[in-house]
Amino acid sequence: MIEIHNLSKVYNTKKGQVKGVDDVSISILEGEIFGIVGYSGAGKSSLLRCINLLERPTTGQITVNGTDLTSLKGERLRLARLKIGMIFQHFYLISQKTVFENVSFSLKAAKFPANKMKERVEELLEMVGLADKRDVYPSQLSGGQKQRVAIARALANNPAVLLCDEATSALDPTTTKSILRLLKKINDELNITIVLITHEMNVVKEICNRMAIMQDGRVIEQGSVYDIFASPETDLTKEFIESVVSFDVPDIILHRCDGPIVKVTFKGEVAGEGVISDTLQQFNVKGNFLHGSIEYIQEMPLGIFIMELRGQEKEVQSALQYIKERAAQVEVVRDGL
Ligand SMILES: Nc1ncnc2c1ncn2[C@@H]1O[C@H](COP(=O)(O)OP(=O)(O)OP(=O)(O)O)[C@@H](O)[C@H]1O
Repeated sequence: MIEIHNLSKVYNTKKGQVKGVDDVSISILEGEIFGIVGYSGAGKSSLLRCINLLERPTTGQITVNGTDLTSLKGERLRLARLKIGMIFQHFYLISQKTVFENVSFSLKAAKFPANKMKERVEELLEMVGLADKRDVYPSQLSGGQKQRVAIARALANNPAVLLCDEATSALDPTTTKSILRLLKKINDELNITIVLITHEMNVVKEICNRMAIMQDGRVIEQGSVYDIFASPETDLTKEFIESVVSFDVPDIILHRCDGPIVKVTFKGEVAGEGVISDTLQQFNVKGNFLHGSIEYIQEMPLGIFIMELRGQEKEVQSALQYIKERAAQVEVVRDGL
């Protein structure tokens, strides 16, 4: 659906060249919600703006639905861009225009038939849950409502793709959830491919199917959100995951443990608790649970438990081996003292 090939974006500044995006390649599938995560300055906005050519890539290629956007100019580029909607952190509504006029503005720009305008705007406002706000000005709306207007405007010309630039970063957690639910509904009902950039891992965990992590302009890890949460490879990815799923065991608790401490990860339908209780029954070891949770990512369970295993070394090793054969992953966090 969206193919990003060896894309780089270099900015020429007074202090010299700055590489915003450095040789990035990503394939985004039709109908998926793809998240791009990174700290400030990682290159997320530069990459997103290259997808609809708001920024022209310095090198590389962007293909959307088989059309190489980088080869287009003028009217052909403008028409291709109509099929790529975009929303922003700060909404960018026109303050002198009502909600209705903000949405119809997009349709007028695309020469939408005037006699069908009212019906189309009302349909869009219904979709985003703002049918009763059509004659209100943006200053009379909450942040979440403003973002809903921006979403209606972005969907006006039936785009195939919706780009979201930190769309929930200015919103409180409850409003964030409601906007994410709306994006998911749009994705499900209209089959629009969504690409979102964010520095908040909970946003990705909530609605994305796949994701990429960016640092210094480069993609350092990409894959399904579930697999990345289950087996992060880089320290930065681990850091992002720990911002939503923390497995820190306080030092004072660790000092009280003298057996090996293991982190056991169970994926999907494997019943983690069952494997652990079997282990404790079959071997002469005691399990001291220090931390545990089952996260649901795309409605699939991911169980992570941290526990101390106590007993004679041979028994502990056999128990560990038994768990390893049944769990997705076992990591010895600390050897026995
Ligand atoms: N128009 C520009 N001119 C010069 N340098 C730029 C420009 N836009 C971005 N950069 C630089 O490119 C790098 C990537 O910035 P970018 O805004 O894409 O990152 P980001 O991950 O989106 O961060 P943020 O969330 O803070 O916007 C940074 O070093 C930034 O200073």
